[in-house]
Amino acid sequence: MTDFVLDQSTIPGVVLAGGRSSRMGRDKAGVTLGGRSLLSHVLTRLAPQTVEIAVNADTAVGHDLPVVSDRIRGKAGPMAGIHAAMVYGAGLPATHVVTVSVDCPFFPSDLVSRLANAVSHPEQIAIAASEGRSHPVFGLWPTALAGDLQGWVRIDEKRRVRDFLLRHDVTEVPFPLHPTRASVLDPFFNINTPDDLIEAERWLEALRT
Ligand SMILES: Nc1nc2c(ncn2[C@@H]2O[C@H](COP(=O)(O)OP(=O)(O)OP(=O)(O)O)[C@@H](O)[C@H]2O)c(=O)[nH]1
Ligand SMILES: [Mg+2]
Repeated sequence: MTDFVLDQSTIPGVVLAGGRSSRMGRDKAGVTLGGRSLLSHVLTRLAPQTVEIAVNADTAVGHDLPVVSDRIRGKAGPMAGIHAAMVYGAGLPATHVVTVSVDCPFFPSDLVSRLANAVSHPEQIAIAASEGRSHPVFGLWPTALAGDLQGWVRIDEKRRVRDFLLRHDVTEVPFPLHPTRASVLDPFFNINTPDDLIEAERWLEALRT
């Protein structure tokens, strides 16, 4: 048993949209699914779950949202975006920040509450998982880890999210598959390529009742 309770109503969110979108060939945030941008889909899911939202990107994204750019230079990968999210959260100030990926429009509507309920002490990281696979860009991060992350990026050339997690206490939170009219959808289905976008259109249709 633990006495630590994280108040979900204090948690800000950051949409990670700072990658190169090289497999898609154009910025994934602006790619259209069901007539709306992927960023718009993700914001609709995240807004009811968080107290404030920022977008991690290189340039303005519209939607009247603050943009937090990477402080770690050179497109260092998702950990650079997670670092920017931690710094943003720390500045609000908030003790924790949640991150989601812009290319994942069907993520769970109880993501933040389930991650927040899973942490048992203030320094613990919570990461989403489905079908036995973890999805470390969907995480709840103590903002106090920003300094450790910045130092790690300097010494770890590969900068894999999984390697950063090995340095810390992490709890994985499994999420169920989502039944649809067609078949069961992994809520962390993510869109990397034009073919994935076609598949996402089919899932969107299957989710409509
Ligand atoms: N800030 C930041 N975010 C990144 C970086 N690389 C990837 N991401 C984000 O991490 C998440 C997962 O990355 P990917 O699915 O590989 O997306 P991507 O790197 O834009 O796409 P590819 O170029 O096709 O690999 C996405 O939300 C990306 O926006 C980076 O260098 N900086
Ligand atoms: Mg990538």
